[in-house]
Amino acid sequence: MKVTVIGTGYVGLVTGACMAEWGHDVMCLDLDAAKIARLQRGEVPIYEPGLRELIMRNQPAGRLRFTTDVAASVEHGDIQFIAVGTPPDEDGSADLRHVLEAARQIACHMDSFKLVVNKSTVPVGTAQRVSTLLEEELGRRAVRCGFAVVSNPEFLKEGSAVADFLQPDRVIIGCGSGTADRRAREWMTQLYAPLERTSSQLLWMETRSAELTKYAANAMLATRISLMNEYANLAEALGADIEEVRRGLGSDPRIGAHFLKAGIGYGGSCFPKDVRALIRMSEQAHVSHHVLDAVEAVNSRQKFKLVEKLQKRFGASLSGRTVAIWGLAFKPETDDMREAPSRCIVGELLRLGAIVRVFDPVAMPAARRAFAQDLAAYPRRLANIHWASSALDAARGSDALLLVTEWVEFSHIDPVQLAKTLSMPLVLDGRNAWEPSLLASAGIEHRGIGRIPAGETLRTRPMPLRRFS
Ligand SMILES: NC(=O)c1ccc[n+]([C@@H]2O[C@H](COP(=O)([O-])OP(=O)(O)OC[C@H]3O[C@@H](n4cnc5c(N)ncnc54)[C@H](O)[C@@H]3O)[C@@H](O)[C@H]2O)c1
Ligand SMILES: O=c1ccn([C@@H]2O[C@H](COP(=O)(O)OP(=O)(O)O[C@H]3O[C@H](CO)[C@@H](O)[C@H](O)[C@H]3O)[C@@H](O)[C@H]2O)c(=O)[nH]1
Repeated sequence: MKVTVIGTGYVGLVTGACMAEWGHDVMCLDLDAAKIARLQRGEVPIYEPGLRELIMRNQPAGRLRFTTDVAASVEHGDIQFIAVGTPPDEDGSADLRHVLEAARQIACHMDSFKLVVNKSTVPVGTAQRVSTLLEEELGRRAVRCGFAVVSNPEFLKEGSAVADFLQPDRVIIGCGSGTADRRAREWMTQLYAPLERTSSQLLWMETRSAELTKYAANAMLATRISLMNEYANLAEALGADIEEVRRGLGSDPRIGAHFLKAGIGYGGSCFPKDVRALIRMSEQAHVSHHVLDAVEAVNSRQKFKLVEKLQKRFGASLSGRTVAIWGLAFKPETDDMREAPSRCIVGELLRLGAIVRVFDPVAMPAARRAFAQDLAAYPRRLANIHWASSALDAARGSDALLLVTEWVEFSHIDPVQLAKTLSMPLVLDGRNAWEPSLLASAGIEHRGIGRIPAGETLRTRPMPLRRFS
C-alpha cells in the first residue's frame, strides 16, 4: 500500500521503516530539512536498536523514501500517518499545533480520497477536530474528495521500538461507522495484515475510546511505578526489601510482574507529559483526578531521592564533593534525554556545589545539548560537569557513584576495580541494578532504593518503628 508518514521522530521513523519492511511503499515527510538530508544520506538521527538495519535494507530497495516536499508526500500516500510531536503546553495540556498543521498540509494538497491516521498521542476529540479542519479546508479550496480519519495510537517503547512495532501486543484502531469509515477499516486491515503472522490482535473501537486508551495505558503504567516507589520508601523505613516485595507482588497473575521496578522515578517523552495531559483533560471535563495528581507528585519527589541520600551522608552542602553519574538517558538503549531524571539530579548536585563526572554509553551528545539548555543561566555550574570517556573514568576520584540509568554494560564492571577507582567506595543505586552483596564483597557500600544494605538485618538496623513503641 502507498503510505505517507508525517514526522520522522522516534514514532514516525520507526513506523515508516517497519511499514516498508512489511512491503508497503513508504514516503516519510519532515519539515526539518537537516534531518531529512541525513536520512537521505543513510544516516539515522536517533539511537534505536535495529532501526538502522531496517532503513539500510528498505531505502536502497526503494520502499522507503524521505522528503521535505509536502505536496509530493500528500500525493504519494493513500494513507497519511500523522506522527508529529504533541509536547506539553504551558498548562500541561497536549499542544496540538503540529498535529493540526500536518492535517492542514494534507488538506491543502489532497485531490483524491485520503485515509488520515493519527499516531500521535492526542487528547480525546482530536480526530473530530482533524475531520472538521479537513472539511473546512477542502471547502475553502472547493475540492470535492472524501476522507476518513482514524485513531491508531502507538504503544512502542524507546529502546525496543522496532521489536514493539513489528510484534505489538495489540494494535488499537479507533474508527467511525460511516461509508468512508468502512473503506478505512478495510485499508487498516490490509495495512496491518503482516501482523497476522505474529498473531497480534487488531482491537477496533470508537475513535474517542482509542484516544483515551493511549493516555489511560500510560497513566496506569506510571501509577504502578509511583506506587512501587512509595512502597520502596516505606520498605526502606521499615527494614523490608522492595526487590523481595516485588517478587511477591509480581507472582500474583492479577498484578503481573511487569513495570514494578522501584527507582528514581519515570522520565521520558511520554509518561510525564501524558499524565499531565490526562490531568488537564480531567480538569476540563470537571472530573476528579486525585490518583493522577498523586502519581505525579510522588514521581517529582522520587527524582531527588539519590541527592537526599547523599546529603544524609555528607551534609546539606555538597561543596567540594565529586560525584560520578552513570547513565544520563531516561532509560537504557536510547539517547533520549527528554525529562530524564539525570537532568534533575545533575542540576541539583551542581546547585549544591558538587563537581559531577558523567558518563552514558550513547547519550553524551544529547546530554551536552540538554544540560547546556538547562544550565544556560548558570555557566559556572555547567563548567563543573566533567564529561568522562568511560564509566570508570567517571568514577575516578569520586566520593560517590550514582547509578541513574541501568545500561547493561554497567552491571559488567568489576566491583574490585570500581572500588579502587572511587575515592570513597559508596554506590547509590537508583535502579536497584546490583545485588547489594555483590558490591559489598568488594568493600563497596551499596545503597539501593528500598533495599536492605548487605550485612544489615532487622536486628542490626535501627528501626524507626521504635519511636512509636
Ligand atoms: N517517543 C515515543 O516513544 C512515543 C511512543 C508512542 C507515542 N508517542 C507519541 O508520538 C508522537 C510523536 O512522538 P516522537 O517522540 O516521535 O516525536 P519527535 O519530537 O521525536 O518527532 C516529531 C517529528 O515531527 C516533525 N514535524 C513536526 N511538525 C511537522 C509537520 N507539520 N510536518 C512534518 N513533520 C513535522 C518534527 O520535525 C520531528 O522530526 C507524540 O504525540 C508522542 O507522544 C511517542
Ligand atoms: O518498572 C519500571 C518500568 C519503567 N520505569 C521508568 O519509566 C520510564 C518509561 O519507561 P518505558 O515505559 O520503558 O519507556 P517509554 O519509551 O517512555 O515508553 C512508554 O511511553 C511510550 C510513549 O507513549 C508508550 O508508547 C510505551 O508503551 C510506554 O511504555 C523510564 O524512565 C523507566 O526508567 C520504572 O521506573 N520502573
